[in-house]
Order: sequence, then structure tokens, then C-alpha cells
Amino acid sequence: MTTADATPKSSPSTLFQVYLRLRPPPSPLVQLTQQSLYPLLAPPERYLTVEPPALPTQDAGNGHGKPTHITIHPPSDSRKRAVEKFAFTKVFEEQAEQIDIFRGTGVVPLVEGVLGEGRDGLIATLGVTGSGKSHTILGSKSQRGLTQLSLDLLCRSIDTQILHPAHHPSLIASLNAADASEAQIFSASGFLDNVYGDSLQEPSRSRAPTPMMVGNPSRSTLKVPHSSLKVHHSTGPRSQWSILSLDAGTQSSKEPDRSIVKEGKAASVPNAGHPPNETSTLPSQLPFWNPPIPRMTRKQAKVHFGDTLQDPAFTPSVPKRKLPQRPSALPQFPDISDLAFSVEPHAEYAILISMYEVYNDRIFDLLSVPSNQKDLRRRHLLFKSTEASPDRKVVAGLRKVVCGSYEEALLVLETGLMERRVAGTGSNSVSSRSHGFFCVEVKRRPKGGMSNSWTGSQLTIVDLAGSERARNAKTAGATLAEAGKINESLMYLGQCLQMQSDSNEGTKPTLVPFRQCKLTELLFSNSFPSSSHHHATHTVHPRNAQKAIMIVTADPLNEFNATSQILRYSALAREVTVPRIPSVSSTILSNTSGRTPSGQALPTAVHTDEVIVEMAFLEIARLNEEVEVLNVKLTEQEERRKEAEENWQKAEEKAEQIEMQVREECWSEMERRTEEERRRWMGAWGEEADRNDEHLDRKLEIFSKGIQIYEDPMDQDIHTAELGKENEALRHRLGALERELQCRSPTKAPRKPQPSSPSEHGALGAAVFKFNSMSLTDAAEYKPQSPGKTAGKKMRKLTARKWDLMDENEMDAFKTNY
Ligand SMILES: Nc1ncnc2c1ncn2[C@@H]1O[C@H](COP(=O)(O)OP(=O)(O)OP(=O)(O)O)[C@@H](O)[C@H]1O
Repeated sequence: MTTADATPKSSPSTLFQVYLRLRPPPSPLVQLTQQSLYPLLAPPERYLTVEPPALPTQDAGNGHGKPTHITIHPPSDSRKRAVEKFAFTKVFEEQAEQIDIFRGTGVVPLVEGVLGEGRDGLIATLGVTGSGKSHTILGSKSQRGLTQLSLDLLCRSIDTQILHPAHHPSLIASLNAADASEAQIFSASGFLDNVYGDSLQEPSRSRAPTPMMVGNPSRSTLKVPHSSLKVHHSTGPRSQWSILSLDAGTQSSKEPDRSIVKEGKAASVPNAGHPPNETSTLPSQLPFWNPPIPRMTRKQAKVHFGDTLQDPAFTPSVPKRKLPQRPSALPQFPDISDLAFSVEPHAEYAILISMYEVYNDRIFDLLSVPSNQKDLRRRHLLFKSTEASPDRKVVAGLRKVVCGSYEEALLVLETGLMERRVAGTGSNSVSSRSHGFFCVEVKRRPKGGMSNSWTGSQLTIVDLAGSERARNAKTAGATLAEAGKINESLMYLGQCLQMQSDSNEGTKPTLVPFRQCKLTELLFSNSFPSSSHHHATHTVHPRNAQKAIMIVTADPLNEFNATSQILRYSALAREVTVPRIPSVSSTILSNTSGRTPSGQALPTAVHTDEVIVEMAFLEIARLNEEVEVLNVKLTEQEERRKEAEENWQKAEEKAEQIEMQVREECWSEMERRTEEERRRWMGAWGEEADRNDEHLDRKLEIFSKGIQIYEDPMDQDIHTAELGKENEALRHRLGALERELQCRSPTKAPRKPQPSSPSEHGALGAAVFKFNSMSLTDAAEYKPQSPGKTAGKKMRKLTARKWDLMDENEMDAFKTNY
């Protein structure tokens, strides 16, 4: 029975080339120890067989005559009986060395693509915990992993063309200006000096192994007696690592257990056999207790650092981290000195290293320090599009270190690995608790060209955390919760890979659901080509889709269920088979007619009950096998259904959360807008009121002016009448005086005062002169020409003359005199 043809087909939607690496069994010594420790434990059964390449041409794709198929037979204690066959791009058996993996998988062409084609490359490992992922990617004390080998190949190829910050003072500023991820860029020497608190020139005084430690987050230097340092040599069968923990002090409960550090992962420094000092002096500032370095955007950094960015020896102004000692001896094997690519001779290159981990679905920088000194938690970063990278998501705000050589790059790598979260579990004494991402950016520009005209691509190497079953891993508390998150993210990864194999089989459309968690988003976002995009400040060139390699690691002696599950979703194709037993029912039927199924007459001797019973048994056995296969498929379907239901539920919860979020956002937006509208309305209302007031004032003014105008003629008439009367009275008086004068003797008669001019009598005289010369008819005839201003003005003039020239007393005096 076949569910799928286990022949890998190339598909345009292929996300990964998938290779399988089988982990070798533990060394005989470890096996012996295991047997003595657990004498009742049956030796594990090997349930996996590698199919030899059926035809010489079958392996044409991988070119080395390597097998591509494996078969798994459920162990005898398993309920499952169906045999499954899986296809991979290539299968590496237990004896394969690191160099075989490096040369045999597509890593070398991938590096070439990064250097030449400007195509991003991705290498990732996937497998059950303890199956050898980290070993493959990061190597061991004596063997380099794919990361170191790829770095070596890169540096070897561009050896003389690598720009070193020490020799090119403007390099960092120039890279900073061209960086699209709002990164903080440092020179390797500055970064390492800061971390180790020594100087590159200072020779390493001790050859003792790099201590991995933990301690009380005290600001002062701790003197810890050697007796309180415990070196736990793992009792696990395969452990090559020592775990060093410190009894002094406790850890922050918010931080995952950092007391156990994967020595091989952290720093591959062979123990030279020196006994540790009696008193180990711990640095006052351990890596995760450093004060925050404010993260800055590119623009802010430019403003902030200014010229210091030009300084290759620039060291961030934070207290030194003082890790114990730089790793001084790093493995050099396997040797790849025969390998190097020829590159563009008229180009110069810069190498930038950045590292981060995905822990609990959040991204943390491995080359950075915690952002908050109080709670010691590191600030997580965002995977997003930036101003300079509008069509492509990047991890924003990472710290990037410019390395001038392979050695510098290795030191930075080892330093970053010390920050990686690892813990001892029942399955692996030094298990990775996060998905580690190591990125090597190769930047290129023409020799002597414009300083910021960088192009380039990136090689990303991913060490995924292993899936594990809580029962086997014997995890609890935070480690169990981590495992939950790890398994969840791997489940989403599995779904993406399943899509790949489904599309290879042509059964389903290829829609890769990679946005479900950070891990898949980081892995697959750049698997699809982007279009060119013009931005206000940057022209983003179309990018090639990345090329990716997945190396699945499996231990054929380890847990069957977990391994088969990983193989099931990572394989390029799959086939389920059962041993075929010839159907006998037809034989039984045909026996009644005395004929074989082929129609030949049977000899009467075989027409016995015994034969019929035997055949019936065979048929029953065959049916049982079929039932078993159907059961397997049913269980699988049920698992899938459960998984789908869980996903559905999660999606519903997520949708609910999003709905709540959107509702809240809408509500607050509505409130904000209402408030804004209210303010705007109030403002408009106030303005309108002001305008109305002003209008009213103006009206009142006009109105009051109107009243004055209206009153003016009346006043004028009254005044004219009064003046007329006054004038009349004065004339009478004058007449009386004249008569009186004529009645007197003409000789004694005084001369009639006849002022020649008004000025001779001063102001009063002038007034009288004017008054006298004024004709009453003139005044009576006076009419305002228009009810407007002129009448008012004239009126005011008239009044003013009267009162300006003469007050009441003067008037009385005038009346008395005249
Ligand atoms: N191919 C190999 N050759 C020799 N030793 C190996 C090989 N693969 C794995 N090992 C050893 O097995 C142990 C577990 O391997 P490793 O730490 O790489 O597992 P892992 O898959 O990374 O586990 P986890 O997911 O828990 O981190 C290590 O001691 C490692 O040295």
C-alpha cells in the first residue's frame, strides 16, 4: 500500500534542499558506562535502515552515489507495524564526518552564491533533542562545524580584499550609513575589548579553560573559594561537555537558567590540564548584568556618535563586561585550505557578524547586553520593515560587528554563543533552549568607489532547538514551558515543510503558512523574491530568493516516535508499505471448484481441510496487516485532526485577541477623534462667538453713532435757539446802552469803543468780535448736509468754539461788562 511515491521531485516552490544526517552511536566506553549504570535496560534497537541507491542514475542529483532513501521499521515493542520509507536530497550515514557534510550538502555552492550572485543563503538543522544539530552547525572541541567552515571559506575567498576597520577609518561610518536595519555597528576589536576588558595586544596569560559561570548579581567583585565551584561532568552517555555552576548567589527567577552553559557551544577551548586557581575571581559585571546601552536608529547614532564612528578603535562607553578570557585555541579541523572562490578583483569587501536567538517567540540579540539593569531582562527586537528596507523585513536594532579576519569573526561568534540559552535536560545535558541565528553579511563595493555604495548578501546559519517529549526530557517549570514553546514553533515549521512536500507531490496548492510564529517568519520571509522598490531616500534593488539547506539530524537508536515524526514532515517524499501476502480468498473459493486461481485443476490430494484452514489463517494474517496499516493511517489522521483543531482553536483565540485589540484601538481612536472634534468645535464656537461679539460691538458703535447723528440736529436747533435768544438779549442791551449814551451830553460823550481788530482785546475780544460778526440767520440757516459725519463735525466745531473760548464765569463777566 502506498500513500506517496518516495521519489523527491524538484518543485519551484521548494523551500529547502533536505539532507539527513544520522548520528553515530555513543563510544564503546560510554555504552559500557551506560550498561553498568542501567543493567536492566535493554540495548536500544536500530529501527532505521538506509536504502542503497537503487540505480547508479538515481543519485544523479547529488553526484556522489549517496543514498537518498531510508526506511523505518517500528521497533518490536511498538504498536505500529507499518513500514515507512522517506526520501531526502541525500542521506549521510553515521560514519560521515563534518567535512563530508560540508562538501556533500550544498553549503559550498551556497557560500559561492553569497559571494558571487548576491543571493542570500540559509543553513538550518532540525531534529530531536540530542540528535546532533549543534554538533553539525557549531562543531565540537576538536572539529569545526558548518558555521566555522563557511566563515573560513568566505574569508579565504576574499582574503586580500577584506577591509579592516583599523586600516579604513571611515569604514564603520560608511557601513552604518548604508545599513537598512537600524543596527549599531562596531569594530571587532572595539567590541571584544569591551567584552573581555583586555586589549587585543595584551597576550593571554592563562591557558586555563574559559570559565562559564553564574553568580550573584552584585556590583562588587566576588572572591569565590574554589570549593564553591562545582564542575558537573555529565553522566549522560554522549556528553562531551562540562557544566560549571557556582553556588554563590542565586539567579534572577525571571531569567532562564544560565548556570549551565554548553562549554563546547560557548567556547571550544580545550582544557590544557591546568588546575584552576584556588580562588577564582569573578568579574563584577557578568554578561547579563550590564547597564543598558541605549539602542539608536541609524540617524540617531549618526547624530550621537558623530566622528567617533570614524574611529576604528571606538569602544562603546559602557562599563566593560570583562568575560574571563578570550578563547585562545579554536579548532582548525577539518582543513579546507584547498577551497576558495575567485571573486571580483575590483571589489572590496566588509564582513559583518550579527547573532540573535529566538526564545519564547521573541528575538534577543546575542551580541548585546540587557536593556534594563534592574530586572536583568534583555530587550527583545522586532522583525519588521524599516525606512530603508520597505519591502523586506529585517531584525531591527541588532548589534553588528565588523570583522577584518576569520580569527576575529570566530572570536565574535564564540562570544555571542556564551549568551545563548542552554540547559541540562534528561535528553541532552546541554540542550539548546532557543533557536540560534548566526548571520554573516558580506558587503561589497567597487574599489575606491563611493563610500556608501555597498551591495551584498547574507549567510544565515540556524541551530534550531530540538523537539522533545516532556516525559523523556524530564523537564519541569520554566524549562518545560520553554519546551512547549520550542515544540510549538517546530510544529509550525513542520506545517511549512509539510506544504513543501505536499506541493512536491502535487496534492495541494503551495501556500506556506510562515507567518504563524517568529521562527518560521525569520526562516521563510526571504524565501520569495522581492520586487524592486523606489523609496524617497533609498533605491532598493530586487533581491533574489534565498537558497536554503535543511540538515535533519536523527539518532537511529533514540526514541522512535519523536524521530519518525520529524522525518515524516521534513522528508521530501514519503511511502508507507506493508509486506504483501498473496490473497488466498480467491484460492479458497476456487478450491471449491477444484481449480487454482490460474484455472489449473488441483490434484485431489490437496483438497483437504488442512490446506483450507491454513489458507484461511494466511488470509486472516493478511487482513490483520491491512487493518494495522489502516489503524496507523487512522492514528495519523487523528493526530492531524487534533493538530488542526488545536490550530483552529489557537487561531480563534488569536482572532479574538486581535478583535479585542482592534476594538480597543478603534475605541481609543474614536475617543481621540471625538475629543479632537470637541476641541475643534469648541475652538470654532469660541471664534464664532468672538466674531459675533465683534459684529455686535461694531453694530452698537454704528448704532451709537447713528443716535449721535440723529441727536445732532436737535442739539443744533436748541443751541441755535438759545444763541438766538442770547443774541437778541445782547442786541437789546446794546440798543439800550446806545440810547443811554445818546441821551448824555455830546461833548462828554465818550468815544464808542470800536475795536479795530479782535487781537487787540485778546481771546475774549476775538470771541465777541466773532460772535458779533456772526449772523443769526447764518446759524439758523445751518443745516447738516448729510445725516452723516459732516453734520456731527460741524456741530462739534460750533460747540467747541463756544466752550473753548468762554467758560461760565467769563460769560457772566462778559454779560456784566456788556
Ligand atoms: N556526528 C556526531 N559525531 C560525534 N558526536 C556527535 C555527533 N552528533 C552528536 N554528537 C554528540 O551528541 C551530543 C548531543 O549533540 P548536540 O548537542 O549536537 O545535540 P542537539 O541536537 O543540538 O541537541 P539540543 O537540541 O538539545 O541542543 C553531543 O555530545 C555531541 O557531541
